[in-house]
Amino acid sequence: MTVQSGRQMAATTTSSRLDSISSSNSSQQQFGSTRDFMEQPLSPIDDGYQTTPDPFDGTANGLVYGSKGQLAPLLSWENVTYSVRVKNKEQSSMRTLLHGISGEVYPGEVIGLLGPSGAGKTTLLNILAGRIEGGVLNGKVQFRGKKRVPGIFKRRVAYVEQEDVMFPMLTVEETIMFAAKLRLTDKKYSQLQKVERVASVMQQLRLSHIKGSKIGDALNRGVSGGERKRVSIGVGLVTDPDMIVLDEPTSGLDSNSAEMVVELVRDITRSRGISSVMTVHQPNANMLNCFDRILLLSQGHLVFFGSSNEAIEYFESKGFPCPLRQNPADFFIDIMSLNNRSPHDLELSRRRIEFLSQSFSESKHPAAKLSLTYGGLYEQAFNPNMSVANGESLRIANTTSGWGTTADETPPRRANWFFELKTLAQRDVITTVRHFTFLSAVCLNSVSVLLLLGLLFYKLGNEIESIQNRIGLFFALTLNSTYGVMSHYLYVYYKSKDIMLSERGSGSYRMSTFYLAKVIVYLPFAVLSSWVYFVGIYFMAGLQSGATKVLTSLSLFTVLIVVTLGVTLLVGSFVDTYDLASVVSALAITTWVIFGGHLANAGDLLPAIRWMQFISPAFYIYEGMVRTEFGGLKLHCRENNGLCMARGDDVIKLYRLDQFTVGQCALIGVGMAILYNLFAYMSLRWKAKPRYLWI
Ligand SMILES: Nc1ncnc2c1ncn2[C@@H]1O[C@H](COP(=O)(O)OP(=O)(O)OP(=O)(O)O)[C@@H](O)[C@H]1O
Repeated sequence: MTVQSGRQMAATTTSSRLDSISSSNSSQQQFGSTRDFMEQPLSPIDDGYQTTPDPFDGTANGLVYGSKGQLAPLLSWENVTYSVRVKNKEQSSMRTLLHGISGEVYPGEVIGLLGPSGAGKTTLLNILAGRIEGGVLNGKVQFRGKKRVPGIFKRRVAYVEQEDVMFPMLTVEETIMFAAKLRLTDKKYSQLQKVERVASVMQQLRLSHIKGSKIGDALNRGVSGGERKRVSIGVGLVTDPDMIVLDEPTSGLDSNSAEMVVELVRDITRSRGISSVMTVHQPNANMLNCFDRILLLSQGHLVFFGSSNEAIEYFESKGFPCPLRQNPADFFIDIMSLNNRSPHDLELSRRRIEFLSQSFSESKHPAAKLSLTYGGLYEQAFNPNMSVANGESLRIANTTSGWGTTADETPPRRANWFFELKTLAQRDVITTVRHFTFLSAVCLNSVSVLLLLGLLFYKLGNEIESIQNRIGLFFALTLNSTYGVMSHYLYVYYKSKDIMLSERGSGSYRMSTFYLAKVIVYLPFAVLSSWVYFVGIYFMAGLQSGATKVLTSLSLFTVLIVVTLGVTLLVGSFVDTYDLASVVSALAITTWVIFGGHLANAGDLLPAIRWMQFISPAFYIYEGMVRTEFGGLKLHCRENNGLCMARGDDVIKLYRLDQFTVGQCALIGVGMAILYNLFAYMSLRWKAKPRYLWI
């Protein structure tokens, strides 16, 4: 495999650029303004343009393309067109974001997608990575000379998103290790191999010295932005991908960190014989030199695809020489950008872009003439019995790097279900116990509810007035516990759901293990923290102290916590945003409480709305707890008090809380817990299912 090194490329690019610039004595004026462009006879139908020598007439592209032509591209795309429906005030219409883009990337090659803002870089990147949703996608994308198989492809490609979505409370090493555990199968990799692989990735990405540092977030300081980006790359790299796709990996980084990230990607790409494609907003000259080839996009059109050195020659041949001392990347962006300063400037720049895209599609450049005949080439390159022309097969390149399994087309199997569940649960335990804000909120809630209700309902006694206090206490307990569980667990669930949605795209784990791990980890926290105040309040209030009474009330209360967690996860799974989910959960609590049997007498509700009582878990648990407490309770009637109920059972009847037995209440509660959790899991599966378009 012959791939120009960055250094070689840098030398060639710089010297050629300077040569071309020095041969152009008025370069600045030649392209500097759109007005100048307009004054030049440069329309696509202009004779002068048509006689301009094309640097890609078969002689200028010998070095890079000649040698690469003997290899097969890992990924190739032909005539990719993508449109979306846009709605304006009057009507909706289709808008084409990409117009027939073709290209390819070879093993060991780094491709930079460049273009002004809105050019379609991210759109193209997502299409190539198999991460585009919605719209209409046409064209052809081939992986190793064949149509992509989503199940295989998504595990062969590491996608590094622009936003680093990771657990802030995990360390660098833990973050990469969990990715390795979840995505490298036990059958293929031993625990030791995984540990070695994580260490190797950290070393390659220069993260070993900070392996114990937490990732951090806006609230908790952690690793720097550049380090965080390298961890994101490490998460993708540890799974041994054939290709790494990065969306704006340098955004938000200072120039040193940005350069380091791009250089590391280039080094890893070469040493492992993988392919890399990345979008970069405005690379400096050093970063530009890390790209073997650049794909220039403007307004969804391909303007150039080749090395940056060739790009300079090419644009010069079209009458756009790169000015002296200008960063070539800035120059490329300049000539590809729309100029909105005035309608006239806009029109000129639009014509310039049209001209450039048309020129490139008509040029003899290989990318402009790309046809997908790579299937045969691929077979040749990967057939160990057949050497490629330069005598170096890709299989050898990958084997010597110690990582590659490029020729292996069987999809990497998923981890064992139980191992996956255990790993996810471990990760949830660590992230939950290290979540200081969450734990503080849970503890504070338990202590404050204990003190507030414990003191408010302290020593209720058995006087007639205690009836109202007892009823009020159970109402307050139901309200506080449901509110506490919903508010606390909805928040942490959304945090990890965001990460799951990002990991889901690469098929990291099953939804069943993700959901079950949440229940396994959240439930003990929710139940134990609620028991603390329930038991405390129970004895502070002096409720019936027999073991059966205490255990029955505690069991009913526990069922309420389990149901509430189920409803929380249902809302969290179904509703897309946390903000909206907070409103929905508040509404759910209000409805529960209204129909819980305390505010309105259970028997007096209008038949049209009485059914709502029966879908409210609070109604059954409240009824069960009231029945347990008042069942067999002896109350002291005062003399001269005509309104006296000496038996707790009469109170149950008065409040019409005698529709179900305690056992039935508990059973219905358990049934609801199962049902709500089932709904939550199903809606998570439905909502989180990736709906990517494949061509
Ligand atoms: N789903 C969509 N519906 C409508 N318009 C879209 C959609 N996705 C992207 N666009 C539009 O398509 C154009 C290209 O978007 P894209 O994000 O690919 O550009 P970009 O080159 O990556 O820009 P930037 O560098 O600013 O991130 C933009 O004008 C964007 O507003």
